[in-house]
Amino acid sequence: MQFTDFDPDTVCGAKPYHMTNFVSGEWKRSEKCIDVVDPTNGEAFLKMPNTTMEEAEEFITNLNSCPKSGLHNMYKNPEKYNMWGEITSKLAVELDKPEVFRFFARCIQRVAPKDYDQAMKEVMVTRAFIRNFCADQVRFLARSFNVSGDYMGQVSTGTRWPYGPVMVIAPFNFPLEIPVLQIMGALYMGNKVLLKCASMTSLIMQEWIKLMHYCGAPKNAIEMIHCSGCTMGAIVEKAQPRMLQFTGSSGVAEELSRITNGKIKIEDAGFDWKILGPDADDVEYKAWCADNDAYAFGGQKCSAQSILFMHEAYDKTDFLARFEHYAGTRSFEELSIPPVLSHTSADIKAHQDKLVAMGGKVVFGGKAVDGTAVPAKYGLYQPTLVEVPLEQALKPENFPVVTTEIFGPFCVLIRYKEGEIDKVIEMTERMNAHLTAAVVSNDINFVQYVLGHTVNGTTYAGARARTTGAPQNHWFGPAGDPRGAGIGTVEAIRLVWSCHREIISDFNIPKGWSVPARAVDPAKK
Ligand SMILES: NC(=O)c1ccc[n+]([C@@H]2O[C@H](COP(=O)([O-])OP(=O)(O)OC[C@H]3O[C@@H](n4cnc5c(N)ncnc54)[C@H](O)[C@@H]3O)[C@@H](O)[C@H]2O)c1
Repeated sequence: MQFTDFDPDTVCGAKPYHMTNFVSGEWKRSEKCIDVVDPTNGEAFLKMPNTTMEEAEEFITNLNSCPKSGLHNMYKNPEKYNMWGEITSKLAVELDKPEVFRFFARCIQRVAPKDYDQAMKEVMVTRAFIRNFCADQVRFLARSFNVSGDYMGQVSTGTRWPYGPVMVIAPFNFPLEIPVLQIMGALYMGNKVLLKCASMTSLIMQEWIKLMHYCGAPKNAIEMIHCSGCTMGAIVEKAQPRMLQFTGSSGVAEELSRITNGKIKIEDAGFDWKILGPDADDVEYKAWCADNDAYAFGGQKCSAQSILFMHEAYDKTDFLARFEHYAGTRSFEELSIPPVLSHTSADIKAHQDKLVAMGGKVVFGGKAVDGTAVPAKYGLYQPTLVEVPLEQALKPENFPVVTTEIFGPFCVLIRYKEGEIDKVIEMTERMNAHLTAAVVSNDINFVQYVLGHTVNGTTYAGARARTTGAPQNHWFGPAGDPRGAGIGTVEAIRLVWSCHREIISDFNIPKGWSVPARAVDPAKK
């Protein structure tokens, strides 16, 4: 690969790769580094800079050298909109090359193990997004609108304005797609970006930034730091970016919200629900879809189906048997049961035991997968479905446990009877995370009732509804929180990466102008 010396096919414990920060226009090592292990066998195959606060000063100074008016806007360096359009066109050409496409899919597989199908789809979505912003599309993205004024010479213009110095903090699970879609949006809108990705997977964006440079990206627009989460927290506190876009868990989101005084846009935890409605047909498709939503990439998607509400009509079908069948086709060998990077198998089992203790039962799965070299700090668990009775789940002492996000191949099943949909809706109302949801039914009255009483940001409706998939062509993000971010679309970029600035042009003082008379209260005349 011309733009890099990294080879995802040969890197291993015997031949580790040294990662570098990108700062002040150069790739630099830090004084200390930490080992990143291959999640499939525990070999220390990457050396990641463990950047200290002292070393981080350079990043903070560089970030804050960017004014609030950004690197470009419609009055300053407007040619940069074209420049980013050109760079994006070149990136699209590169991603069309099979070897570059595969390079990124393989890089993803090495640090966030998923089967090739899942890894390839991540690159596909990234490529489709890139294709959407070639040529003039970047300047169209930042388009303004005009409203005529009260008299000749006056026009108001609603512009999209950059924030200037901004940060992106990204999670491990979509190590290419999430940060690429966010940083490119930030750069298109004229911001200067400091990027930090999850330590386990930040290699991927290092490689992407090399590709950006190869395609002509200026070296002052984005810097990348590899460091621990807690060092990054201290950097955020010290640098006080004008805007921070965070994607990750809700606890960290709340902490960052506090230290940025709310200058944050959040994509946080997903506890995503799916409701199977009263029309229990097309069971084969729905069972296949349920397996995919719950267990693809081992359930490590923020959009994964965490809880499945099943109408009693499905009891007369073989839906659960077919769901179990599809889950049973998964294996560690093809990485369709991949290592779980944020829970151990013991953590998952402990959570399962709590559900069983409240009257739940394991429908399928429920055991760790043994006999592999996956390090003990990661989990490896069978695709698991645990049924909990609705009445138990609604109890205040049980509800928080039932609705805890397990970022692994773990799904809760709740059966409900005809006439009990309001109890299901009560559960969705009491949840804190409102990311994705699915109302699986072609009963229009049922679907509209559920849609009308719920809030999730990305909601799929209809017999073919899913919870995962999140392509670039529709909005993806939570609802019901003013800090909620979006990703992927024109609207998402405009909302997250620019603010509204109204410029009222008023150029024409008429000849012979005189001071207007002041109005007086007619009652006092
Ligand atoms: N809503 C979405 O679009 C979306 C997408 C993907 C993942 N997620 C969520 O992300 C979580 C899994 O990802 P994760 O394990 O990488 O999340 P995480 O919160 O542990 O880490 C996310 C990022 O924050 C950094 N970080 C951790 N502590 C920090 C601190 N104190 N200050 C600054 N940065 C800090 C991490 O290094 C990482 O880069 C799940 O909860 C999942 O639902 C949400």
